[in-house]
Amino acid sequence: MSAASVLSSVYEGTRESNGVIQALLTDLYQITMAYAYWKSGKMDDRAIFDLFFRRNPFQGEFTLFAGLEECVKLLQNFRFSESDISYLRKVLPPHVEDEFFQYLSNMTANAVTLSAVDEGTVVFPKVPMITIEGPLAVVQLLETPLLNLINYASLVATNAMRFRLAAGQDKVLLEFGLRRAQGPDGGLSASRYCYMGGFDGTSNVLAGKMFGIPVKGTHAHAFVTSYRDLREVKCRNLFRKDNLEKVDFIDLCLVWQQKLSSILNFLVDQVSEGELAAFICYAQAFPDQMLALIDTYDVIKSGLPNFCTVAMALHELGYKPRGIRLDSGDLSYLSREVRKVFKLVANSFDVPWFERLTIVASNDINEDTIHSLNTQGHDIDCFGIGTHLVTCQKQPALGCVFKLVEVNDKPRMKLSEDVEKVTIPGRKKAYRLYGHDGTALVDLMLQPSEDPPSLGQRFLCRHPTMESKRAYVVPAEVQPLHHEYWKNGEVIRDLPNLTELRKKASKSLQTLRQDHKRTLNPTPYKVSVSSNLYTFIHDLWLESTPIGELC
Ligand SMILES: Nc1ncnc2c1ncn2[C@@H]1O[C@H](COP(=O)(O)OP(=O)(O)OP(=O)(O)O)[C@@H](O)[C@H]1O
Ligand SMILES: O=P(O)(O)OC[C@H]1O[C@H](OP(=O)(O)OP(=O)(O)O)[C@H](O)[C@@H]1O
Ligand SMILES: O=C(O)c1cccnc1
Ligand SMILES: [Mg+2]
Repeated sequence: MSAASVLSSVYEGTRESNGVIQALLTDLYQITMAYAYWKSGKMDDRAIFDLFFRRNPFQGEFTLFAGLEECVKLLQNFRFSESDISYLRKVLPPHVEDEFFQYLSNMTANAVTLSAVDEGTVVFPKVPMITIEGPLAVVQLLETPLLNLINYASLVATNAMRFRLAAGQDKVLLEFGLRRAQGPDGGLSASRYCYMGGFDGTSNVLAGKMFGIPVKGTHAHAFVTSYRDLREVKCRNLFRKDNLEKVDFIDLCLVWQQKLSSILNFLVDQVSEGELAAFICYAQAFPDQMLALIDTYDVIKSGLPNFCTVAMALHELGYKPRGIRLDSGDLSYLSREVRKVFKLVANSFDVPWFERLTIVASNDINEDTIHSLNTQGHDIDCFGIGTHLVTCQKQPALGCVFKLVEVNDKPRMKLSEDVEKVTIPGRKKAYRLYGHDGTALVDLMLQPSEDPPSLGQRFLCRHPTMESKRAYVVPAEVQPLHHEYWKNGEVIRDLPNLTELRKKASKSLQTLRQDHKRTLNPTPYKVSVSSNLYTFIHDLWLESTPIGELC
């Protein structure tokens, strides 16, 4: 079944950017630091910062890199406007010198170079997703907006990818999260990056318009409960699809209700008349896209019989209904019961397509629910998922950081008691090494002067901090991970559109071994450094660590 079989429309959207993304979307301390850099004459020191995370989210072993296009656009539009400057004059203490505001008002990101992993690539801890080089004060100011743009985008895209892995390729996944998202902007980002992560559509109409995501939907319980009986169906008619003959659709439905009651074994006086009225009105409005929410009163005794009644009446007039949505109860059991009834109708009236009508399920579904439904067995074709997907309830933040690794060609290192938090100093090159079957074996960071591993040759890959952990790798393919996207004030590499990114993400995930992707205790993917880089890190580590004294 295809994504198009749920009520939908597709709009070829433009690639609009988010107006909130601007220079002032930063923490105050970036601006105070910029002033102090400026005062001490350090503002133009050549700095390199790495943006990376330390641990994959959701107890998984992979992360989907998302949000890069917005980062590049931030650099493109990076300016402090006159009104920004007047605001900053009010916020900063009065002694802040006028020339600093002059400096800010002339600031651009034209002297900044941004290199990054391609958006839509699966990435791993410690390997920089983005490396930014440029005047210290400018790059410092970029820390907060860049982290803001990457953290949630990559988190929610990864979450979506995990739902896709759980559901399987043959299910339709719809994002229904706008009402539960973290504000309007969170809702838009969720729709955009869930699509990148493998969802098929969104209920969010503005996201559809802005990003070209297919918009899809069914109807709510309110639509059903708003009708009490058939007298509320103001117009009784529907036109036959082929010859436009006017037919009393209510009468036709009541005929089908009688026919079906003995076959499906339901009592005509037990079904909700209001629900039948609602389905009839929805069918009149969308005769070829009828998808009914059937759990308002009782799925088996009322919702399902009412749906079949209206669906068969539609069929008699030449239309083809779409299916049903379940939004409560045991989704495994109910979906199988619904499918059985669809099969019975299909066989009884020789309408084979009836058996394959779409069953949509929603209601607080999370990744574990889908795994559990898979184990129990179910007949769901499409999952509508909101809260758990967009709020990333299982883990609400990714924890990307932005760390200074070099100033004026001198490496910098942030030490920590926690070995995981020690940064990898200096400019680095990164490669992904692949095996003969196309699976990714290891990510490898090297010093800039080093040659990458040669194809078919053994290369020693070392754990960045643990001495005993190392392995020889013989790569069948060596892929550079970083590319320059922004240099000398220009975008210098193509930014693929959302549909291309979605395909890229799916392909990138396919290069990962199955055991890295499993839900329970996945095998960590190896991230390593060359021997040279290992020695460099550890020498600098020793050099930077004060020697204690015991008295
Ligand atoms: N077969 C199943 N296995 C595991 N989880 C399920 C199964 N069926 C439904 N669920 C999940 O169980 C939870 C049931 O939630 P809840 O008790 O709030 O719903 P409900 O009582 O069915 O619906 P409502 O209160 O809206 O009438 C939901 O999170 C749903 O996704
Ligand atoms: O459950 P989610 O994954 O967030 O998916 C979105 C939910 O939003 C809708 O109803 P809503 O929850 O607003 O009301 P209801 O629970 O009373 O149906 C819909 O029926 C889903 O249940
Ligand atoms: O279209 C739907 O069925 C829908 C949309 C948003 C939230 N819940 C359901
Ligand atoms: Mg709900």
